[in-house]
Amino acid sequence: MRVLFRYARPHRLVLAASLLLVLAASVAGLIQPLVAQRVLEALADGGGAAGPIAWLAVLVVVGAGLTGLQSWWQQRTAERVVRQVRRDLVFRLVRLRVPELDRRAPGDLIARVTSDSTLLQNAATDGLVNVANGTLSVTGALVLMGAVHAGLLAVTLAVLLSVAAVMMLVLPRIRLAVARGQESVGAVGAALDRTLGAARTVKANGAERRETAVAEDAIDGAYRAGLTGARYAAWVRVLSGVSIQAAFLAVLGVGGALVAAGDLTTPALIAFLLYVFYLASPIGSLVAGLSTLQLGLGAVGRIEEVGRMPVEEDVDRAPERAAGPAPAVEFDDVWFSYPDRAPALGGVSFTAPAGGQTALVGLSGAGKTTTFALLQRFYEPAAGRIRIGGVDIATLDRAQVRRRIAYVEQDSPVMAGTLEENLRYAQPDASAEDIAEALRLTRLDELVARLPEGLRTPVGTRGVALSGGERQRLAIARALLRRPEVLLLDEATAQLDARNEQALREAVDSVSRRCTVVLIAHRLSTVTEADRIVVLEHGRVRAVGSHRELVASDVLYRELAASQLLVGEEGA
Ligand SMILES: Nc1ncnc2c1ncn2[C@@H]1O[C@H](COP(=O)(O)OP(=O)(O)OP(=O)(O)O)[C@@H](O)[C@H]1O
Repeated sequence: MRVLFRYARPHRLVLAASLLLVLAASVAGLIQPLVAQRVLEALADGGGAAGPIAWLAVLVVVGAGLTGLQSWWQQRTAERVVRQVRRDLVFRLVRLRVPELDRRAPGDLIARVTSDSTLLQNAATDGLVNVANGTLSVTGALVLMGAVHAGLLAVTLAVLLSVAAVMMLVLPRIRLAVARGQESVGAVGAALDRTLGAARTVKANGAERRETAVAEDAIDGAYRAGLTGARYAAWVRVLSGVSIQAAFLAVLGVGGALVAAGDLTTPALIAFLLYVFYLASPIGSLVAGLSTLQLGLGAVGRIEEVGRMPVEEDVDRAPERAAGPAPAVEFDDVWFSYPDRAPALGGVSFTAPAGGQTALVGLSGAGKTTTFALLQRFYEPAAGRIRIGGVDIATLDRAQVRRRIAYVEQDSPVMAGTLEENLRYAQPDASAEDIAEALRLTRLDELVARLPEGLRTPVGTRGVALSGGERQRLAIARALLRRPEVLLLDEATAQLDARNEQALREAVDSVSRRCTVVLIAHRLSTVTEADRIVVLEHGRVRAVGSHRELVASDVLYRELAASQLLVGEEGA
């Protein structure tokens, strides 16, 4: 409820005005029985009823007009609430910490923005207004009924309260069912994201049926939870209908007896019975409001959970200053483990001198990519220090660290959009000359010249309209446009043919005159010329040196080089 109020608070004036309108409409409704009583009394006295009937008409029209205005205000507020909820969610989701993103299914996170927020929207507006309106209108009607006849009021209250007690048992079950349903909707999103994200793998493995079954399980879960919720909602409706009918019969019985005994006039009984029927609407609104609140409360948990997920917050501390010339990158006894895993890095120390190329090599799983991830503060080391240009990156905020680095990932992701949009992603204000130079350096200029739409050519979802090599070169061109201090290339040349690899090596050579290049390569042919090669094994630095030195001194490196036919078995 606290969360609902938080989202409703900025709109409290409009919601209060909306409530006033509802109440005004209700008052118009409340007065109707009194006027009707006048009409009946006037007719019984044989007098003219034109005046009261005209009043009745005015009340009906005014009531309807106010209801329309109120509905518009309330819907508009509901839209604003959901917009705010979605904005808050998106703001946090794009800033989630990498370890959090590692363990969450994107589809489930998306469902919270698209689906859960809708339930909250109605609860924070319709739900609150309906409950407030229902409560006030019911109270108003009960007061007026008390004025007509206190004894009949007691009869009505006895009936209503016993039904309400049963209803209070049913309502929370709606919330539980909705929460379960929303979790299943999230699971549908997660399943679809997994399937569509690897659509070609699914088709190539003929796994459509299995993938469909996973999504269907989640869909069935949502269906079952939906049915449970609907069953309880139906019970609530039945109870609310029964409460009015039961109150009517009780009042008719007791009231009839009172009339027969001469303790009550017939017009008073009719007025009271009209109030009982009038109660149907505010009780309906109260019950609908309570149900909507339960729906919203079922979703609130999932929305609040996003609020508790850790996001990347920037520290506002003065960065440490470098004392004199320093290496471009320095790892100083760095330890790091992924959750529930053995250490991926166990005391890694190495430096990459400013300018020039440093290569990280080692068997698969040695910790090379992890080193890059720590350097960009995707994860925080458990111990040790990492410095860029002599400055401890823990004292810089993440944006500052990342501004100094350009990163070409192992699978060089390309985003949906045009070639130009992908290039400008790194540097939105890059000049046409800069773009042309980056294309030339990565030999993409030939491709662009061949394409009828040139740089405006769409690359398709995740760059499917490009070849693997083209995707990599595009990612490298993008990295070059950032004009970074340090360029990180992860397996950047793995998918290039010999001619393009040579071109790229030349590009990297010319880049390394502008900035420090740190690269990971399995193909040692790409790093034989590197100024410094760091050999990693099981999360530790095993050896450091030039290609020549390492071939002479390190068995693992020699084996790697031999397996790639760079040297003979005996290191010749
Ligand atoms: N997000 C993650 N969560 C848990 N464990 C991880 C994660 N990423 C990597 N690892 C594990 O950490 C270890 C180091 O992985 P890393 O990706 O750094 O190796 P690598 O040297 O880059 O390997 P490759 O050359 O195959 O890319 C591996 O054992 C890997 O299974």
